[in-house]
Amino acid sequence: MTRNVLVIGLGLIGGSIALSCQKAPQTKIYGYDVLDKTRELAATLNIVHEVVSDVKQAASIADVIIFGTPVNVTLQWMDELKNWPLKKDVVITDTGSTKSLIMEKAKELKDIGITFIGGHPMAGSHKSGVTAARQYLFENAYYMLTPFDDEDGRQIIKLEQLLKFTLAKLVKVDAKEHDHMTAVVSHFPHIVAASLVHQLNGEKEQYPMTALLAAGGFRDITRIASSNPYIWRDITLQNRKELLDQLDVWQEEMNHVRSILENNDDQSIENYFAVAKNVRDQLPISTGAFYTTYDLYVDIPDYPGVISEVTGYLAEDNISITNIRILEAREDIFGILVISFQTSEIREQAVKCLQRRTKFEMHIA
Ligand SMILES: NC(=O)c1ccc[n+]([C@@H]2O[C@H](COP(=O)([O-])OP(=O)(O)OC[C@H]3O[C@@H](n4cnc5c(N)ncnc54)[C@H](O)[C@@H]3O)[C@@H](O)[C@H]2O)c1
Ligand SMILES: O=C(O)C(=O)CC1(C(=O)O)C=CC(O)C=C1
Repeated sequence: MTRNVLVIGLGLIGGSIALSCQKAPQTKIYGYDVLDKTRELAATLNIVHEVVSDVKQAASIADVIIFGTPVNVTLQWMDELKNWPLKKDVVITDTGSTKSLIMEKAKELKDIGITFIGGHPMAGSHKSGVTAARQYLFENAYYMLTPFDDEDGRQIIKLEQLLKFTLAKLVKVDAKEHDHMTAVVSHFPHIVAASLVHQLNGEKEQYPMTALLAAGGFRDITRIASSNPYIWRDITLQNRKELLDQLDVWQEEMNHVRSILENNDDQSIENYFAVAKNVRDQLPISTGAFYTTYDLYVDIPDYPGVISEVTGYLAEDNISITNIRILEAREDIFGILVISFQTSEIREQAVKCLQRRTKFEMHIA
């Protein structure tokens, strides 16, 4: 019997889950997104088996529904689907970065007999949208589920049997504990990254050269400041209380740093870095298959051999690529070749190399 899965929200996370769940046997993946352009791209890129525009109709035949939407949008959909004609034993889940408010709303669904099991894969990217979706995004990452304590075990197994195709490590956690832990390792760091960028921006009048000097260190610690602001607005608002607590902890930490600096306390300063290095070096940071890549979009004309021409030029300059794919390849229009590099410096070399040898238009997403 075919299992029907509906993914609502086909961006980075929804699209990636859809791609990995396509590997599940006898499973048909339907996908819906509010944006026409995203639905079109999802169809072109085969993100799902079938893109739908009537979400309610697709939900009525779904065995599993997965939300890949911003967390506040998910709350709205959860309200709306209370009135939908759903299958009796449908399992609904989400992928949102926050869980307490979502699970509070899930109680309302539970009261009318609808199963909702919260979900959150701990892998992602600062990139967003359907074109950033990757089949192996969640491989080896932790994927947290927040079922109610008295949830029907068969419903949990049904969801796990689908999500195992993400190749993630599925773990069950309490929703409140989830929000505390993710505030520490994910949400608060996003605020810190954004604040460092604001701090740099404050320099631009008096010391405009500062930005030019931002090298590996600044880039590494602020990568996540390039994330989608709408997604992070909703996460921050939903996890506001935990974030306010983290802000207190951080301010206390900064007061400590201030005092050892003011006291010129060389031993304490060295210790401060030594302890952090020791803890950081031993962190069991989960290794997803997704690493940061730097993409270059090259508009290529439609003639045979054009791809090997591009890769040939790069090879001649000894520039290695980590991935290559064609985004759009319809007759009579330019195709877009997306070439990924491991660092922005290598991508810069590639731009110069191709500018020297071709007239192709290029841009960086
Ligand atoms: N970005 C990450 O690293 C990451 C990691 C884990 C979990 N998450 C969570 O995953 C969810 C999706 O985030 P993302 O990074 O994929 O964002 P994204 O912007 O890439 O994708 C969100 C998608 O939802 C669609 N959408 C917005 N409103 C909609 C609506 N009303 N109906 C249907 N579709 C709608 C958007 O058009 C977009 O395609 C969020 O809840 C986020 O907290 C994000
Ligand atoms: O790697 C990134 O860019 C991410 O921000 C991924 C990240 C995180 O590690 O904070 C972001 C949000 C999540 O809900 C899970 C993972």
